[in-house]
Amino acid sequence: MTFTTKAWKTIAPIYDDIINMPFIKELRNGTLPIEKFQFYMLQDAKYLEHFGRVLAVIGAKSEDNQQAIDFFEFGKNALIVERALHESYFQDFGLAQNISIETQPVCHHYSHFLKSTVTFEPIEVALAAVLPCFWIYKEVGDEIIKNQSKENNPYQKWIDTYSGEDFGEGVKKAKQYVDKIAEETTDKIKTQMLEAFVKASELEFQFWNAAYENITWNRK
Ligand SMILES: Cc1ncc(C[n+]2csc(CCO)c2C)c(N)n1
Repeated sequence: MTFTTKAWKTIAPIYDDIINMPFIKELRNGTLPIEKFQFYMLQDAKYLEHFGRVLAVIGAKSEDNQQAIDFFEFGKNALIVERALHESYFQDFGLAQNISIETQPVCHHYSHFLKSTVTFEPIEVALAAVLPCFWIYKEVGDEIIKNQSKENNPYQKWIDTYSGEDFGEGVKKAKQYVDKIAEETTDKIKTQMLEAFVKASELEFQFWNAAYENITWNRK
């Protein structure tokens, strides 16, 4: 069994919870309260600043030049394509472009988990840690498109970004790199890869949940 097949089987219960969580259900039918989406967008803008750099470091550490090029490209896209999405959403939803955003606990943890993994763990583990960001978004995008119940969904742009062909191609490449590197590594590192994959998947759930439940540093 390939690493990615095993990894997806392992996170099946997490993915199931994601698909059934209120944030995703309400995003799909367009009823998600705007302030919850704003929380998500603002935190995601922060997350992407970190994530783009994490992908670039994976590129820098890649032995294979094509892998390096692809990860530089993913990193660049994280910063450029996603910024365009954010800018248009900031406009659509009346958010100021230049407000300073405080990174809230889940986004803080997820961003720094990825940064420390790419810095202190073997590259195999870092590759596995970033894969859920691609893969879960692709699956969620596709699932929403399949089961969409409302026309004129205010969140349509978001949905289209993650169910599009271009994005699908990137996800396929990322999965192939992870499977190739898993085949060439030790069992010990494969175990660490799986742990990182599961943790990142868990954090994808928590990221949306934090937006829905308004989880902040506020101590009250
Ligand atoms: C918390 C969080 N996780 C994943 C993504 C999705 N995503 C962001 S950048 C990128 C790859 C770009 O080349 C992908 C798939 C997100 N937006 N926010």
